Amino acid sequence: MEIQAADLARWWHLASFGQAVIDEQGMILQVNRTLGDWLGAPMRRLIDQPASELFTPEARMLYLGLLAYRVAEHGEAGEVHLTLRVKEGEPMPVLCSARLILHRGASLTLLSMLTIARKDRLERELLEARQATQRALAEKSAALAELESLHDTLSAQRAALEQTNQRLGQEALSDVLTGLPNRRRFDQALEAALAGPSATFSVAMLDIDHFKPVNDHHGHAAGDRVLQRLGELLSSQLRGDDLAARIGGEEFGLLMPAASLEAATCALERLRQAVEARPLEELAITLSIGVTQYRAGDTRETLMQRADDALYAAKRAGRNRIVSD
Ligand SMILES: Nc1nc2c(ncn2[C@@H]2O[C@H](COP(=O)(O)OP(=O)(O)OP(=O)(O)O)[C@@H](O)[C@H]2O)c(=O)[nH]1
Repeated sequence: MEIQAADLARWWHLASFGQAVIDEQGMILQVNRTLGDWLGAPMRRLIDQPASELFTPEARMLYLGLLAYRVAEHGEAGEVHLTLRVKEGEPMPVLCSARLILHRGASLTLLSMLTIARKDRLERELLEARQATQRALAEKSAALAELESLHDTLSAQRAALEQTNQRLGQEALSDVLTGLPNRRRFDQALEAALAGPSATFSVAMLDIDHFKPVNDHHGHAAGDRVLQRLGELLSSQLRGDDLAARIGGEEFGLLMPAASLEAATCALERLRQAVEARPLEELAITLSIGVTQYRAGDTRETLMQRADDALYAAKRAGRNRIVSD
């Protein structure tokens, strides 16, 4: 098949490239229809216009500074990303190549443009996706930081709560005035001793003699201080595993693990003598003490009852003494 020059001239307009021929002054000599269609302008309106006017102001700099410059220097330039100005439409991104053509003594430039709207859109979408990912990552780390700070606050609150619980627990088992274990703690310790493996332990009840006159003559506050001093004395005089508790009023209970009745009586006698020998708050104080040892079948009640009975026997017998049962 023979192809005529006229055919080629027609096909120049049908090319999927936008094409323009530019003279040495940078003015458009000819454009193909494809380019005219893209720009929404009749071909004749484009002719004799500066080629740089085809592009958006930003792309114009690139066209003149890079593409036109390279063509002038090297005779050709390839794949420069430019943007066409479209009449009443969105600017159109194109990939532009150009080459110098010598024509009848003149140096013309053949400009070919390939639309890259799809590539451009994909790149924009990719950029947007990347920015969205970065935003999501930033939000995630902010959320994580917030979570960590919440976790810290929660841990601190939990620790404070545990401390409060511990304090409350201790307070619930302590006597406020003397700081000694209270009746409830004493009962718990007694139950534990009864449930424990050792069949040898002793329990004592201890009461200040004639305490009422102390209060009556020296005041309730002085009475309180005597109780506090006695509490300190009990703590310092007794063995490490002995438990001294304030049972109520001026009455104290002692649990002496692993102590036979004889050993317990001996220790209590030393305590009685120590109290008798050392005035508390400059007041001479004596103690009456009832002591008993665990017997098979004992319960907390039977043990306490025997110790109590022994205490009252000591009172009846003239006070300032120990009665053992
Ligand atoms: N200051 C003070 N006094 C208390 C406290 N608890 C009880 N008492 C006092 O202890 C005294 C106990 O008196 P009584 O039960 O008559 O016994 P007592 O005077 O010690 O006489 P005997 O026990 O028979 O030797 C009362 O005056 C109570 O008010 C307290 O926490 N502080």
